[in-house]
Amino acid sequence: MSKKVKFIEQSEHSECGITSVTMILNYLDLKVRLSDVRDHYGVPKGGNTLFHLKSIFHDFGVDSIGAKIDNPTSFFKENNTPCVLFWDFKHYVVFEKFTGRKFVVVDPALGRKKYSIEEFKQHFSNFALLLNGVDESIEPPIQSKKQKNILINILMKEKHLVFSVILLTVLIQACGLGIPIITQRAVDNYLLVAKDMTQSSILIAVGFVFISYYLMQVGRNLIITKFQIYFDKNLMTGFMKKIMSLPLNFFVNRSTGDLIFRSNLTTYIQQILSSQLITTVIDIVFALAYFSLMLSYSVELTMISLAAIGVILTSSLINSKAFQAITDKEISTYSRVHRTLVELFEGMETVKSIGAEPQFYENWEKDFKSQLDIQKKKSHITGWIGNISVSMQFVLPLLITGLGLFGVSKGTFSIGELISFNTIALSFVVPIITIMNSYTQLLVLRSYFGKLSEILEQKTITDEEKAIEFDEYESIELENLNFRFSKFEEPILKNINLKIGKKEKVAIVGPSGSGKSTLLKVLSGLYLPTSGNIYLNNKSMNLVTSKSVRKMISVVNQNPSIFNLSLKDNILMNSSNVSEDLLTKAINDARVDEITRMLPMGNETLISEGGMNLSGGQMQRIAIARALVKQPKLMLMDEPTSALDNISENYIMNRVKENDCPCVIVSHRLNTIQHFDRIIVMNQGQIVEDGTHEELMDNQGLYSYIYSGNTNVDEIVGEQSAI
Ligand SMILES: Nc1ncnc2c1ncn2[C@@H]1O[C@H](COP(=O)(O)OP(=O)(O)OP(=O)(O)O)[C@@H](O)[C@H]1O
Repeated sequence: MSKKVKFIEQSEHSECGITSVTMILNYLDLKVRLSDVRDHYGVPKGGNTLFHLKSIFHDFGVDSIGAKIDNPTSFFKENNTPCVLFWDFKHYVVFEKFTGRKFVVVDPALGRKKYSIEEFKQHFSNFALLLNGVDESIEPPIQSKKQKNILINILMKEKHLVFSVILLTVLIQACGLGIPIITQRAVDNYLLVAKDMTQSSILIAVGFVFISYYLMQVGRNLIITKFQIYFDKNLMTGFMKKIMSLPLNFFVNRSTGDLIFRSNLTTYIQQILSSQLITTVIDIVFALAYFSLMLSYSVELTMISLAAIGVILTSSLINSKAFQAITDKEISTYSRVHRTLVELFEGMETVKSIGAEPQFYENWEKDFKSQLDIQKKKSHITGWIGNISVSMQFVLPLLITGLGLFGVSKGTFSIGELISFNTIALSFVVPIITIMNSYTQLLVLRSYFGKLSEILEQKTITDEEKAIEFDEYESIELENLNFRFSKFEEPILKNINLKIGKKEKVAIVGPSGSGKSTLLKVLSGLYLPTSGNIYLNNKSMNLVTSKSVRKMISVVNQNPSIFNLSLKDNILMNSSNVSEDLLTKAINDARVDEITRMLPMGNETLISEGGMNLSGGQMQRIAIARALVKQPKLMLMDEPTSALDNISENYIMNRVKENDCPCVIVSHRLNTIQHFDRIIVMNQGQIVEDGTHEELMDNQGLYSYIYSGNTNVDEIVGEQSAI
């Protein structure tokens, strides 16, 4: 059987290229994880070109060549080995093989798919990246560490729970083992039983067995529930802690739907684990015990039973494999449906205003249909394959009794032994089926866990690894700083050198897309620089605890989020011990008092989720009040007043200017920042001017050009280089 390309699902919209490359690298036994490739190379906003993919291959010592293929049928007949294909003029997939009638393609978005020659030709965009060979002497740029077994870690922390479940299950199973033996003894010695025991003593004995068995089952269920809650808490809290400690870079290109979907997987994992995994271990032991017992009764009948069990095993194995393949597909479709829904709900206003409902409906319907198809396929698999074992189990007693009667007539064994053998054989089948089911579930678990551990294993730097805390602000400095999202893209910030001292009021201006917001995010520590240094009070920012950074720096984002809390709580977020006077001052300085007066319950009024019951300008004012109330040592504001009227804007900006706190404001409204101590002009990721309004006007550079109302920035860009 030829080696298969293992499917890896892309997590972000534009990473089909690096996902395809990762699949091929793993196929070539250059084991590497997608998350590591993403961290190393980044994902450019428009995705990767074939040239990018070729250079990743090159780094790993894989020689590849781009080729135009006009006749795929004859080409792939000759070159039937995996390669990367350009697909639908916008996507990358992995070609696995050509069977002569079908093309097998592993699509990072959809999984393994077979296409007829016609279908393949419709999708294939005639360009491919073919592999020429691997130079094994080249050291791979990334060494993916072996996945830590997070599951085992969690299980080991609560050993006694796991042990109790195992013990009780063993006892319960032992009862199951004892009953057939007692039955056999009773049937074969029924005359003695009738003589020695009364009916009421039998009833008492049975009652005793009933109560013990019942209590053990209840105990086991209670412990399993405790274990489930413990496990869920551990996995989920681990997940949430990780999410909270991840840098902003992690979230920028990820879909909310996908993240929500992944967080929900913890529940499925917990269910599978607690219901299946522990009992599987015990089932294996008991299957062996039952098997030896069967052999001790009759080798012949055991062999007959084994033939039947062989059928059950084979069908279960096929069932498991088919199930796992379908589960991988199911996960990716569920996550896509989720993504579409979250995008729709989050962007409902835009969707409605541009009338994009049909497009969203169509996307949702497409994914939903494939979700239904998968469910249908799943029940077909269970129906056709899964029921073989059920039916075999059904006829097994008939088979054993029918053939066993010959043994009884020959005197090889007694009726009691036959009855007892029947019970044991049936008991033997139960753990065998559970083991097979668990195997299916474990394969599913692997798929689920893969999705989750991608997040759980992200590298984060916690405050424990940092030592410095500051109470006062001296300066913040960027030194030779570069920032980019992907190795294949031009840096978004290029060689930035900037120092902002005490009490300085600095404005950042420049054309759209010049990197102003990114610069602010780097200054605030939200984005980690690709290279270069950031110093806070002359100490590397890497050494300052994030708690201290957040306490010292207040940030007002371009699109601030308002949460489903009261107006007051929205302002006080993460600020403790705020006096009423301070709160009132922040509310007045940011002109939130005007909003308060309009609300039925004033500051205590509950704001709807996402600030739906507020205007854009009102949300900005709340965000400014939120920043002011913290009494920061440095304020970073990204177009904080873009949605405000001129009167409110002037009022708020004057309050900010009067405030002793140094601040950096990104603004497009040049008239409001004229009186700032410094104006920094950015263009194409570089600082091109730095000075006061008057100096910059005299300079006759980009600032004076924009200030004078010119719109064609390109005219002046060529003439001005970075400072
Ligand atoms: N998540 C991202 N992935 C890749 N590129 C990005 C991402 N976010 C922003 N960029 C790119 O970074 C560049 C700088 O963006 P930034 O938001 O910093 O510009 P800006 O000067 O603040 O623009 P504006 O004035 O329009 O707000 C832009 O070219 C933008 O396309």
